[in-house]
Amino acid sequence: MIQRPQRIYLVFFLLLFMGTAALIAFLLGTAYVEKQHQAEVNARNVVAVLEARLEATLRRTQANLEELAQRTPLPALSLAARPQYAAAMQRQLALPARHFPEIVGLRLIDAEGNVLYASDRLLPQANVRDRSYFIALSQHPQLSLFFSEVTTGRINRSLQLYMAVPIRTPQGAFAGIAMAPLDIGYFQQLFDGVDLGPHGVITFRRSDDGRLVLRHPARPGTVNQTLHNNPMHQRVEAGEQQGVIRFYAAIDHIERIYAFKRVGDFPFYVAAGIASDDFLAQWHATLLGTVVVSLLSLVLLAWLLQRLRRSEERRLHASGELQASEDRFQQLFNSVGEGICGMDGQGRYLFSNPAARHLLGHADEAALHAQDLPGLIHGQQADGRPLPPADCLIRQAVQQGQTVHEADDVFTRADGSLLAVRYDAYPLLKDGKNVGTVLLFQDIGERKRQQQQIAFLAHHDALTGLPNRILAEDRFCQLTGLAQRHEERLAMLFLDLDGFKTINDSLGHDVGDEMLQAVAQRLQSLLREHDTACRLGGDEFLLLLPGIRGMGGVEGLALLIGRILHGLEQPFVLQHHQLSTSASIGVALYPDDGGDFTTLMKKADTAMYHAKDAGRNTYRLFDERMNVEAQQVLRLRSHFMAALEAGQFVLHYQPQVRLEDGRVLGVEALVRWQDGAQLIAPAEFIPMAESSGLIVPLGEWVLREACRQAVQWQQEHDSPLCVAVNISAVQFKRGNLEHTVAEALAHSGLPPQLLELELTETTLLHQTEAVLHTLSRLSELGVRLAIDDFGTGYSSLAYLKRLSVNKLKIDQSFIRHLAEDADDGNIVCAIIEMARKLQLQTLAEGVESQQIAELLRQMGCEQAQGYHFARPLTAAQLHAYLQAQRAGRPS
Ligand SMILES: Nc1nc2c(ncn2[C@@H]2O[C@H](COP(=O)(O)O[C@H]3[C@@H](O)[C@H](n4cnc5c(=O)[nH]c(N)nc54)O[C@@H]3COP(=O)(O)O)[C@@H](O)[C@H]2O)c(=O)[nH]1
Repeated sequence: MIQRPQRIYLVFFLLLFMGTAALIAFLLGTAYVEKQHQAEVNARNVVAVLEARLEATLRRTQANLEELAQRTPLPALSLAARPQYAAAMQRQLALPARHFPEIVGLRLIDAEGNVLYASDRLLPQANVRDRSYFIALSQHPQLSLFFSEVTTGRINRSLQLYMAVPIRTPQGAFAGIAMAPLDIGYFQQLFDGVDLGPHGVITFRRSDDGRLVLRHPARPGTVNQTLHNNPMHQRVEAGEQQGVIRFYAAIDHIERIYAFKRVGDFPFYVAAGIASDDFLAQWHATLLGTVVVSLLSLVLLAWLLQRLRRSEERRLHASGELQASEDRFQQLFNSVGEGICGMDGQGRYLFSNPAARHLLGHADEAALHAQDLPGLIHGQQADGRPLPPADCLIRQAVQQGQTVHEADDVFTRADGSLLAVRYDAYPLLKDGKNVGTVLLFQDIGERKRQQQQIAFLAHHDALTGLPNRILAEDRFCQLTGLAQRHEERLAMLFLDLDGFKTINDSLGHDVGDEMLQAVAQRLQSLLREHDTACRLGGDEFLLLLPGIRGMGGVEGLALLIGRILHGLEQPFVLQHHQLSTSASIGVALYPDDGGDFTTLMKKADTAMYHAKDAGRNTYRLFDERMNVEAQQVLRLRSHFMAALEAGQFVLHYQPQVRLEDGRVLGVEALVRWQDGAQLIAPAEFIPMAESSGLIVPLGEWVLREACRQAVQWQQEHDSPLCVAVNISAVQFKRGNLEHTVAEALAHSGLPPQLLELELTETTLLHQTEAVLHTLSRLSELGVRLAIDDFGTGYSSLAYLKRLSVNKLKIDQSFIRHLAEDADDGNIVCAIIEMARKLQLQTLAEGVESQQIAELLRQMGCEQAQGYHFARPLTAAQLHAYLQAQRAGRPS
């Protein structure tokens, strides 16, 4: 599709082209007509001159011949009289023949055709009876003049045209002829003097039959040729005396303009033809030149127009781009979130974008015009005091043409409120000259608030708002600096809530969070003004108490700690729950126990564990022995890891017996650490393994090994033996228990119903939905579940119903004194009864005597485990034990 500017150029170009072509055509046409007219005039002029000359020549010759005919005495016209008249007639003939060069000679011929007298040399006995003029004139008495065809003269062999007049007697009888041969060469010379161009032609013809007398230039074989269908001759034949005609000559196929004219009343006409190519040669050259120049001009014009069009297109494109750029700029200017204001060299308002007016609260832009902008928006400081004009960086930028980069300050809004901004000021340039200032600013109020928030969160605990460990360390440095200067002591208290996990797990995290917030508030209320309470995470707090010496040393500190412990003991009311808690506190002193934050915190932490061990809700001051113990624990931990990797753990198996018949139904797998010759009991490393998380890989190994061993027994003894494995609460929390169990079963090939997992009540109490889910998935696997140490925790009956538990293992603390303690008996009876109703199996742990075994059997307990039947045995020992039992003998 042609674009509009291109179309305009095309139309313009075509109009110009047509106009130029029309003008050239007109000029060339005019020139053509002019040339043709000129040629006609030339031809006419030539013909007129030639006709005049020819007519004069013929007329003169005719007059001479007629005079000769009249003067010639008739008697002289006989052969007989010739001698008599020869001399006189010779003189008479000689005179005119001498004066007229066109005449070859004059001759007198008698009625028999004998040439009697001649002005020139005469052939002897010449007779012209056969000549056309003699025949015509002798036979046609009415003829008074006759011209012959062009003939070659018999004497001088030149071309001649015989002109003859008759001599008649007074009675009209034919007596002879006076004749003059006209020299064609004479006429030829006449024609030769005329220049009609390279292809010009002059013809001299008879008007009756068109026979050619003379042609210039001569063309051999054409003389005496008649004409047929020649348009010029047709016009002569039609009686035209003279005229002009243009046609192609049949003889040479050249187009000419011919002017023709009859020669007086003689039977001749003369024609001058100028070839079109000759008279138009210049016109053709002009035409060619004009066409070439025109074409070149047109090409040049087209090129120029093309360039013009391109340049116009470029201009339009550039102008479009400029407009688009302008629009983009305007759009950007209007939509940018940053405020932009312009002012002149005196700081007077010039322009602003919508964001600037919005941020500054000026709805009406017209009201801003010519106002002093620095004074209007930058007249106040952040605290509300006036900003002296000398301190206004914007005014300085305006006055001194300076640039301001990223200055943070406040601007005054239209309603007088302050707006926190970051602004830049740049000189406003026009043609390289500074004509004012552009101010760019953005609202940084929100950013500032966020930065403050981030800064706060970086140093505070998000939940309680208390300083965090980073700020605690910072405060510690400040306080120890002060303590150094005043030779004071500083106490660092590591406080851990007692039983917080139970509250969190049983009542939910919302209540737990509220509890922590309440504890934080209470701690702050219990502390002195210059004390610092921080939250380290979870239920751990760190308290920094300076000025210990001033408060009476450790005794004073003990009083303060006592107040804190007492204060925390007071119930909290949270979400309709009245909750009680307590705290265990470890204390480390600066500079007594260390000079740096980390050392003191570790020591306070260690001391806190001792407070926990001491029964909780109390505090312990750090002493070096604690450190030694802590070191031992650390060493044990790394030792344990190495042992796990080295495969130093073994399983012992304690039989579980059916009380009814003493038959071994299963075994409990109990892990031991074979540390060289020393066999370490689980009570010494399981707590550490649980606290360090190492119980997870250890538990996996126990499961795999127990399953493997159970399969081996199955193969050795043909009867199924259930293996019970203890599962720690940590394994529930951190390990992928279902996966581990499924893998152990799959790897060993043990049927799931021969694996029993022993879970403590505490595990079930602390875990909630997650535990239920895991248990139901384990139950789906087909493994059995037993609750270990039953009776020591707080299992609710609802729990037992919901869980797919198969067995309750009654804790050995109830069994040990069963025979003597009635309470224990009642408890055990109640457990057995409850289990029966819930269709759960019962197993009594720690059965050490036959008496107790019998009592339990009577109470309805189904199974028992204890030293009475067997201590935990190695695999080999158990193998022997089982064989012995099968054989009916005690091992
Ligand atoms: N998570 C895991 N815990 C395990 C694993 N192996 C053991 N344990 C736990 O360690 C606790 C101590 O076990 P252990 O020292 O082996 O003591 C067991 C028995 O030897 C002991 N017992 C058995 N009968 C009697 C008895 O008649 N008198 C008496 N004084 N003690 C006896 O009781 C322990 C078995 O108790 P329980 O597990 O509750 O059935 C132990 O509590 C295990 O939980 C392990 O692989 N993973």
